[in-house]
Amino acid sequence: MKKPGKFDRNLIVIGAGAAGLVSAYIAAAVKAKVTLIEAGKMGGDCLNTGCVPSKALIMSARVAQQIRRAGQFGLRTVEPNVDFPAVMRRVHESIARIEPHDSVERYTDLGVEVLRGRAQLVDPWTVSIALNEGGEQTLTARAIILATGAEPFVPPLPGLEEVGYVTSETLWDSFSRLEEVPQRLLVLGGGAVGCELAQAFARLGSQVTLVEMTPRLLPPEDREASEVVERCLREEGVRVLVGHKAVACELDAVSNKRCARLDHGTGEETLEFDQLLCALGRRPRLQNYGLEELGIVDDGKLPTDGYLRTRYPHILVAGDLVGPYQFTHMAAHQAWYAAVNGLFGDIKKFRVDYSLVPRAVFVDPEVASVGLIEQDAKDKNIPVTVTRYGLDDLDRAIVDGADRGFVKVLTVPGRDKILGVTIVGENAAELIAEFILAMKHGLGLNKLLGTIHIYPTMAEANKFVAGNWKRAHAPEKILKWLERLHRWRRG
Ligand SMILES: Cc1cc2nc3c(=O)[nH]c(=O)nc-3n(C[C@H](O)[C@H](O)[C@H](O)COP(=O)(O)OP(=O)(O)OC[C@H]3O[C@@H](n4cnc5c(N)ncnc54)[C@H](O)[C@@H]3O)c2cc1C
Ligand SMILES: NC(=O)c1ccc[n+]([C@@H]2O[C@H](COP(=O)([O-])OP(=O)(O)OC[C@H]3O[C@@H](n4cnc5c(N)ncnc54)[C@H](O)[C@@H]3O)[C@@H](O)[C@H]2O)c1
Repeated sequence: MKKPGKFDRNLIVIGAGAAGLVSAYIAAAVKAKVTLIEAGKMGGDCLNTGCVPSKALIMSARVAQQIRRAGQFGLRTVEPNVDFPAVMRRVHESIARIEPHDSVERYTDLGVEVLRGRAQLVDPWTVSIALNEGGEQTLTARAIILATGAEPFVPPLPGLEEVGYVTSETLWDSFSRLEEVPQRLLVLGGGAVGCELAQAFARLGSQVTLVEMTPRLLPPEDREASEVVERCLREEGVRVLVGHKAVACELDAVSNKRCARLDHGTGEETLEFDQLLCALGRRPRLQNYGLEELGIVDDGKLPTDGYLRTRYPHILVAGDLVGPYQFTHMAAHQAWYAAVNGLFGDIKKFRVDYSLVPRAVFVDPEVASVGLIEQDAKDKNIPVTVTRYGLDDLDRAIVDGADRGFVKVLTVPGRDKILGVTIVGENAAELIAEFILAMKHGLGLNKLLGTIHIYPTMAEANKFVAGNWKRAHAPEKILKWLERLHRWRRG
């Protein structure tokens, strides 16, 4: 394994999802000779099986729900007439419209060489590509970025293969073949995928049961946010079973009935379903392309340093493959570090900044957060002041019938320094942008309060939570003194 004296490329990027596309783009922008290799579809999970199809489906479901809610706005209520094949066609049309953003043509124009095929690391500097159109190509590179993503985790549940299931990867094609929305849908996993899709399918007419083994939905989120989501899902007819763990599945060969067995601590419940969605997390793609053979993956682990370098400093990683956050915007964030450290790390390298990672779960109402969560502050004994503003008080939320949710801000006690924000509400993922910017640039709640917000908007909630904080931190001594001054001036 001698390091070559000369290389074919400055950089080879394996995987053309969010992480790989952005890495290759950055390398081309600084005039490196870069090859991007993709075995499957350009755009990876986000475009083809993740963010894009799920948000398109959520939009159809939202419209169905608006129709159902018409009575609340003085219109005659009707039950939406869901044309499920048309809904799924719209999902695929949305993907098709966005596809050009991630296409071979676009990246070729940007100066990236794109090869369609399966990459395999032969030695630390050499990649062989089994080309999709046939044949093989071998290239050496001075740096390599692994951006091969993750895939749905399917647990070894007895009977699961026999009953059949879909995952976020197979659902979009599999359900496109259905004439009607699945009648009884069982969703395993109450994380982001499970909650978003459970609500969407319930709104489109499925009888949905959502099963989560921990005591609450969306375990990493604010506890009160989980409660709001659970309440809203129940109100919309989703059967939510928290504290229930799927332990086995059964197929009755005679009646063709499919069941899941759920353990709830004190016993088991058996549940019948027509379709089963496995949404139990995503695990990194580590196997069958040379990582184990080179010792990059050791005992199923992929050790990296703060610069996204593997045990070979010129082989770097980005995106879902490495985590710890599996978001498209995180993949893009890491891609910058991987590309810059890969190309210039011997001159100057940059440690990845994980200090401010925003996220959102696109249930309705949305849950968006950035920085510290109240529960984490308690668990880690971090002292915080919690300030809250309920959307049931906000003029725009009331007129729009969007008054469910809250804005919660955690600050350093006695100081105007924001540590974390959770927003639950319509368009929370948009509303939180103001706080992300404020936190990034060290602006406190006083600055937010001193900023004019348009009336009547949902964004006023950000100002009003700052107002609540200000009132709670009013300078009592000065106010007492002013009261005396005014009394004296009245004579
Ligand atoms: C249902 C769902 C909804 C989601 N919604 C959101 C959301 O709203 N917002 C958000 O931020 N995130 C969301 N995500 C997460 C987001 O999709 C991922 O975090 C993101 O796509 C990860 O990008 P990546 O580049 O790391 O990996 P991927 O997109 O998985 O790309 C990896 C690519 O590598 C290719 N590959 C693998 N091995 C090889 C090989 N040996 N040779 C060549 N190519 C190879 C694969 O074919 C794949 O295209 C969602 C995920 C799911 C499942
Ligand atoms: N809006 C977004 O940004 C978005 C949307 C979807 C997915 N994603 C990303 O995709 C990744 C995967 O999402 P996910 O929801 O599949 O995974 P997840 O890890 O977030 O949730 C899986 C859930 O399944 C539960 N679980 C595990 N085994 C179980 C069992 N046997 N029975 C019942 N429950 C069980 C876990 O407790 C967990 O809450 C996440 O990390 C997320 O970052 C992001």
